[in-house]
Amino acid sequence: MFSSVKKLAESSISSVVESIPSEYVYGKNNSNEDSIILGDEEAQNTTIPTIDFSQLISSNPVDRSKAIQQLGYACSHWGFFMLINHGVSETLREELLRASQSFYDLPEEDRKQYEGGNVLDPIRCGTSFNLNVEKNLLWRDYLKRHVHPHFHAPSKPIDFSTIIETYCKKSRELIGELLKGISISLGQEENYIHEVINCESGFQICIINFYPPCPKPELAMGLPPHSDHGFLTLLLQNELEGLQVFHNCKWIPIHPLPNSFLVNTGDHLEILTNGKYKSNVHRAIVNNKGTRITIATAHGPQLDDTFGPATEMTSDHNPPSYRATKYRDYINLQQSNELDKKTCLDHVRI
Ligand SMILES: O=C(O)CCC(=O)C(=O)O
Ligand SMILES: [Fe+2]
Repeated sequence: MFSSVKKLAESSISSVVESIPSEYVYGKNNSNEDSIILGDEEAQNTTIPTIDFSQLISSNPVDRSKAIQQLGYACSHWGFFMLINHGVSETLREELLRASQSFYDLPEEDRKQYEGGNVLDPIRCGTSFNLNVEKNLLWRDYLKRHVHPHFHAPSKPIDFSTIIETYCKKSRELIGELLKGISISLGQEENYIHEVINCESGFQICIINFYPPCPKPELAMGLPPHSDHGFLTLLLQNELEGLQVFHNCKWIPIHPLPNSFLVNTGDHLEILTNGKYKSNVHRAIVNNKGTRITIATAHGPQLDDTFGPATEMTSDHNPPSYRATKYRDYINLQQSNELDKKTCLDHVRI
């Protein structure tokens, strides 16, 4: 078996035979409702919620309140939005994508030390999602690193660590502001979520997904339908598309605006709000044009916090719908099983 799908994609198996090994054929779990994909025209007519970050932090109360209203709508109806005018420079974004590519171009022995191990190791790379439990393999390699409150990065390539650290800090700032807007949209004061979750020392993980070109993209899957474990995930991608979000029983292909971020709600926002803002189900499909790289930063509570619905989000008429769980245990559960829609959240549902 290949230790990375990059290696497989570069080998003669895929380029000459123009097929993929049977273990990469993704067929199961495709129920009828999953297979409805909006065509290009229909998808273009679907308005993806877009949040203008500059308005969200505007000193003009009318602009800010409009942006907060849009944010609340995006969280309650989609669990997904595009973020524009966020202030992260194009240069940083390009450096990050270039450095990510360089990591995957390193000789195998430089990456080997981070392979295998436990699901909560601070630096971990590999292929697919979890080789110990998967029956089908995904067309995806990954590098996962814990970046906050403790920062971990591979020593190579040079500069990688500095670029990622700069980016992850920016990403925390953006998420911090989004959580303020979300707090207000929930009818609370702006620092409400920050205080409930102890935002400054929350856990942040950075995942670099690498999807090489696939000779039979319609047969393979990059990442199957899933929700993310944290509060919010910020996603940046190179020029190749592949993200689809599940909305109103249909898969919507996302065509991000240039230099935008994609943001989705995670299971812990659903838990915190007692189901008011549900986590979004999404997946990543692959293509035969080129390598797609995405960088996801997921933001959650502290690893050792035990977390359930916030008191203000529940009442006698709206009792807690989720059991309080230690975040570390929740991630462990999700990462130790096959990635499958919202099955992890189902474990804590009351
Ligand atoms: O690569 C993508 O488009 C999605 C990535 C993702 O969903 C994840 O890393 O959790
Ligand atoms: Fe995800």
